[in-house]
Amino acid sequence: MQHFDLIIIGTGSGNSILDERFRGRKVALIERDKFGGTCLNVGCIPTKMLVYTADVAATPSRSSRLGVDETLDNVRWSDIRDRIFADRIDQIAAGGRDYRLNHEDNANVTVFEGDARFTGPKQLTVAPNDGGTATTITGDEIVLAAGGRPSVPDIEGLADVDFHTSDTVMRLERLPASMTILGSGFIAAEFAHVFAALGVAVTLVARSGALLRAQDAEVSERFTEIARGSWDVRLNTATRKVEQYDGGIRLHVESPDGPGVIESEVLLVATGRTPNTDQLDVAAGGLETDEAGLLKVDEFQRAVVGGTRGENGAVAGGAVVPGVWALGDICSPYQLKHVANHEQRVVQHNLVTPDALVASDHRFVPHAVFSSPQVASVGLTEEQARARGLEISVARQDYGGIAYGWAMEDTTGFAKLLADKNTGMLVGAHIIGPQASSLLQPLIQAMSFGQPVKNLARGQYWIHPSLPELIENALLQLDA
Ligand SMILES: Cc1cc2nc3c(=O)[nH]c(=O)nc-3n(C[C@H](O)[C@H](O)[C@H](O)COP(=O)(O)OP(=O)(O)OC[C@H]3O[C@@H](n4cnc5c(N)ncnc54)[C@H](O)[C@@H]3O)c2cc1C
Ligand SMILES: NC(=O)c1ccc[n+]([C@@H]2O[C@H](COP(=O)([O-])OP(=O)(O)OC[C@H]3O[C@@H](n4cnc5c(N)ncnc54)[C@H](O)[C@@H]3O)[C@@H](O)[C@H]2O)c1
Repeated sequence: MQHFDLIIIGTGSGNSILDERFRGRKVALIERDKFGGTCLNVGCIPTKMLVYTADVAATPSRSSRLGVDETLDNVRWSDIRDRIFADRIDQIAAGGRDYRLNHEDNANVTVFEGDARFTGPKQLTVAPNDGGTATTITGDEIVLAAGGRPSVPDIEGLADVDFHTSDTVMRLERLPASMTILGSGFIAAEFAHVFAALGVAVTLVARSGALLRAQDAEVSERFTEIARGSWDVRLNTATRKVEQYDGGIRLHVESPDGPGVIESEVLLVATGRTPNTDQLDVAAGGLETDEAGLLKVDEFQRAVVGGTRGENGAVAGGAVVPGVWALGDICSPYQLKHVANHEQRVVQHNLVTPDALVASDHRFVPHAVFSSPQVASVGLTEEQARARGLEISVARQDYGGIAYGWAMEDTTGFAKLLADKNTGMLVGAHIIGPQASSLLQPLIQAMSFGQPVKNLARGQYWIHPSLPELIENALLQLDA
């Protein structure tokens, strides 16, 4: 049995822990798939490369309102796919692997390419990808950075058909004529835009009456309205049975209109993600998960047993499991790359500086949905702020009310800001429309650094006539 000072499971954000400060330690790095994890290989980066391409492909459909008539002549799917994967992503993943396996910087690092699972406290068995003999290893410290995977709902017949998830749909051999997307969250919204813009007839099947339901209600409502004008959106629709037929996949659904059938060439299942704690058998390692399967960690990213999850995402009141740490999707309810990276830096610091632990900062975690339109958000929704009994001022500024919005002829986008009247501080910001993710950043900054609304609005210049005037005008409406 080999013993290590440090074992890291997963090469997503976990791979960034190892720098020169770890050169004196004997390290095991375990990965069962491609180096770089979800974000690089099947997540943020390839999807956003596709979204940008889709934005360009969608331009002709929007240009005539400006008096410019354009046409989309052709979409070369295999060129798009290969530009993203063969020319970029796969090379970065291979480079990352080669660096850890062969570079002198990593002489202290043993890479295990295989599937790890706990066989005891601080003890793991790794079944190698090449089918060879499993190795058992132990470590003084273990970092779980093993992420999650697409969850597949228990629907009759689904397991027997050739459905896709976000792991596979970006590498399709050819563009299908039609695609059904099951789900109405982040992944469904982004891929509906991507494939519809590239010419695929997209049907989106949502269980509830709105898309992006976790957003502020006004944003979700506006997004749903716009989506219904762009894609075939089936709301309040339950999927009862799935089957393969000659032309593709058939869904038997039930909606307020009664039972029905949806047929398409390709089915994409986008119904959330499951943390990989079960596959790692964390219980055998003496570790505990919550009801969602997330590993329990405290604010310092230390594994704990017992305790309860607080509003900041960390578990309070648990007993620390010494030497076991976790970061990212395996323990984080946020499931976002910038959160995984933040937690990675916290774990890295705490491994190097055990006498001066730092806590993760989950106060103002933003997110963006890169669909059409974009949605970006930080802090509380109006519903959450009111439920907390906060005395809030609410501002709503349309893109159509600022000069750059006139230039864009935007008629649907808006920014909605919420401020606490008692503190003068922003408590939430929600934007739906072009460049929402970029427009949100100064508001994240203001909230993170405690800058009051009044100071933010009038303590600086706002470039005229730029898109950020959307934010300036919204701030000026706030009574806080
Ligand atoms: C389609 C899609 C789009 C996304 N877009 C965005 C976005 O735009 N912005 C954003 O912030 N977030 C986005 N995310 C979320 C983001 O990708 C994740 O939050 C982030 O990648 C999590 O990083 P991680 O290091 O925790 O886990 P991962 O990156 O998943 O890394 C875990 C690694 O552990 C390995 N592993 C797992 N189990 C084992 C085992 N038993 N043995 C050995 N190895 C194992 C896996 O192979 C994997 O390489 C997206 C996700 C998806 C699916
Ligand atoms: N831009 C980004 O930051 C980005 C992009 C993609 C994914 N992600 C991350 O990945 C995570 C997973 O994305 P996602 O879209 O799969 O999850 P999600 O939680 O955003 O949405 C899941 C959707 O599936 C639906 N659903 C669940 N079970 C169902 C069932 N049995 N039948 C029909 N519908 C069902 C839910 O109602 C919901 O609409 C997100 O939570 C997000 O954190 C982030």
